[in-house]
Amino acid sequence: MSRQGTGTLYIISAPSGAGKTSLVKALLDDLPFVRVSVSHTTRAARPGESDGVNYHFTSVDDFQAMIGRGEFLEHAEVFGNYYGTSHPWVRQTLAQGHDLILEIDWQGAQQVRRLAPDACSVFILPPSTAALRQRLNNRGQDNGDIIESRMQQAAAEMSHYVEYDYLIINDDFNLALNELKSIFISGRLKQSAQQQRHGELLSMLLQGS
Ligand SMILES: Nc1ncnc2c1ncn2[C@@H]1O[C@H](COP(=O)(O)OP(=O)(O)OP(=O)(O)O)[C@@H](O)[C@H]1O
Ligand SMILES: Nc1nc2c(ncn2[C@@H]2O[C@H](COP(=O)(O)O)[C@@H](O)[C@H]2O)c(=O)[nH]1
Repeated sequence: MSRQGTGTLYIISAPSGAGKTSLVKALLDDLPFVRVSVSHTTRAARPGESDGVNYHFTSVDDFQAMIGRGEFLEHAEVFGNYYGTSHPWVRQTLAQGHDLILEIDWQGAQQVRRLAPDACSVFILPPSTAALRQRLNNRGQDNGDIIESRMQQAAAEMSHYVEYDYLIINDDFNLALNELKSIFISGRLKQSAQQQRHGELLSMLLQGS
């Protein structure tokens, strides 16, 4: 499932505010072979967010209908709202040969791993809980109650870091970005090398026939 065509599926999780969206955005600017999935969510759009760009903003009824039709690769309730990843879109993007990032929580990550055990997963940690709180405050997009509830759930999210293939501490942004980039570049190189070997094997077999 994660290697249809030539694309590899990546899962990136982090407590809210650790910086995963900012890191992914910067990564996409630098690595043209990578795409990010736009999730469906029932949460209200924040100021500056647009439908189809940040999320597909969806009513609870429509979200439940999509679950009923089996349209999600994974879905979960996070901070009192539903979030989910479109299965057809993931399938199509991987089949086109793009590497694909799912920015999802630990519950979604567990569901994806069951379906796609060779997906590569990365967990992003903040340097401290104080820094996490500061980032949520500085982002200036959620009210005090929402920030408090996200801080309360940060420890539960972070307790799942051991389930991931890689761990990055996002203290210095550029350092964290370079670490993330090297995971994707290594993955791409490994994939090309494997394909080349398969190609070489195939020509050997064909020459022998
Ligand atoms: N290394 C860093 N140092 C300081 N601030 C950072 C760093 N990385 C990201 N930030 C800032 O922290 C805030 C939260 O980042 P971001 O929105 O990317 O987090 P997130 O993990 O995607 O959160 P959510 O899960 O809620 O979407 C943003 O204002 C971002 O600019
Ligand atoms: N299981 C899923 N979790 C998702 C998905 N999209 C986002 N998320 C998680 O939600 C939180 C909160 O996001 P926010 O935009 O409201 O700040 C985020 O930290 C992600 O972990 C998804 O499709 N599936």
